[in-house]
Amino acid sequence: MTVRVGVLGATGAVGQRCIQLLDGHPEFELAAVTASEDSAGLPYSEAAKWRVDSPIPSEAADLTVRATDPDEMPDDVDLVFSSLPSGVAADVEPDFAEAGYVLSSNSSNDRLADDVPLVIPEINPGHLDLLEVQRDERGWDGAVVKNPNCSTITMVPTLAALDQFGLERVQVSTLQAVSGAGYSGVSSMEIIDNVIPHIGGEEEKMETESRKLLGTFDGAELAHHDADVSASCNRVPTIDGHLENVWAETRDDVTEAEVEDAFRAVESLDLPSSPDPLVEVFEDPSRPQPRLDRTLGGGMTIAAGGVQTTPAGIQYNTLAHNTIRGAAGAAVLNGELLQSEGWL
Ligand SMILES: NC(=O)C1=CN([C@@H]2O[C@H](COP(=O)(O)OP(=O)(O)OC[C@H]3O[C@@H](n4cnc5c(N)ncnc54)[C@H](OP(=O)(O)O)[C@@H]3O)[C@@H](O)[C@H]2O)C=CC1
Ligand SMILES: N[C@@H](CC(=O)OP(=O)(O)O)C(=O)O
Repeated sequence: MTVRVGVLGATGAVGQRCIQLLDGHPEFELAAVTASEDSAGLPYSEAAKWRVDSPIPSEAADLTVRATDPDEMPDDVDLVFSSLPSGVAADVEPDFAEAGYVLSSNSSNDRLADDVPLVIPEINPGHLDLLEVQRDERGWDGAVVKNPNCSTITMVPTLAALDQFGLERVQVSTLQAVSGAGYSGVSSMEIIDNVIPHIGGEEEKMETESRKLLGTFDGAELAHHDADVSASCNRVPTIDGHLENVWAETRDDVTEAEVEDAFRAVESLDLPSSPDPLVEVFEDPSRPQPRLDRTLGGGMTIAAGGVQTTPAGIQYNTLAHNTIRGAAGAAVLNGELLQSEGWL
């Protein structure tokens, strides 16, 4: 069955990635694109300043951009991807859900809400059942599912693998690509020949979202994981791909080989966008690197390497493509999970 989909914020950096990933998708057919009032009424090819590294898909180019309003959405759209600025999303996503649309959203608003599933399909697919609580509490026919922040999603699959040894404490330092700030987010004069040791709100997102993702849902309430997570976030002059240095302390003693085996054992899913393997483990301690490894698995693979045991815990490096696995690809994969679990 083909699912007709819409993209909110389709002209933006993440929206364009979403349009790229939907081109030729085996289950989803693009039916509608929206943006701000400035873009509404224009052909998508004119409204979107196309900056993705493949030609603009013809199925999108000729669509007329709609205003971001549920009344403007075709009735036969089954699934809506949202990549709006979070302030805008906070206003309009509930309107879409109330109007009966199921949303897979990138935006950071409501990621920590008690009745909003925050999902990485290979890690916590069961949290999707929180939608029953959401529909009961909000009276929606539609629904809202979130994918996590791009830096959070880069480290959580490996932390989930370590949890079998009793995950107690995590410290992480990030090296985040400029695309994470959006096309005009960081000026060239700020970032060339430089590193900026602060990204507003990012550290708190990594610390809180990771504990929700690793938490346990009992069918009624979601208990967040009790590990201490502490993050330090840095912007570096790479284009795409967030690299992270992680130190994790576990209850049990573990060897480097056990850690690598645990990473390799994280299972992918039988969904079109889930890569196999999910976690690619490098023996070469100089990998993964953003330029060399960010497109593994179509940008959906989590790469890890440099595993060593230290007095501060297990140390390793992890990398993911921030606008694919960290944003648009994560939303598309959540859409595939919603479809396979019968929520559409
Ligand atoms: N960049 C990244 O790596 C990641 C981004 N995200 C999140 O995804 C979301 C989008 O980010 P990004 O693509 O970088 O942002 P952009 O600024 O590039 O794009 C924003 C999109 O929203 C539209 N828009 C802006 N204001 C309004 C409005 N008032 N009403 C309707 N539509 C509006 C824009 O339309 P128009 O073109 O007409 O202005 C555009 O389509 C954000 O919430 C961000 O935090 C999540 C993870 C990673
Ligand atoms: N803050 C991230 C990108 C982002 O937009 O994150 P979020 O989805 O949590 O707003 C970065 O700078 O790389």
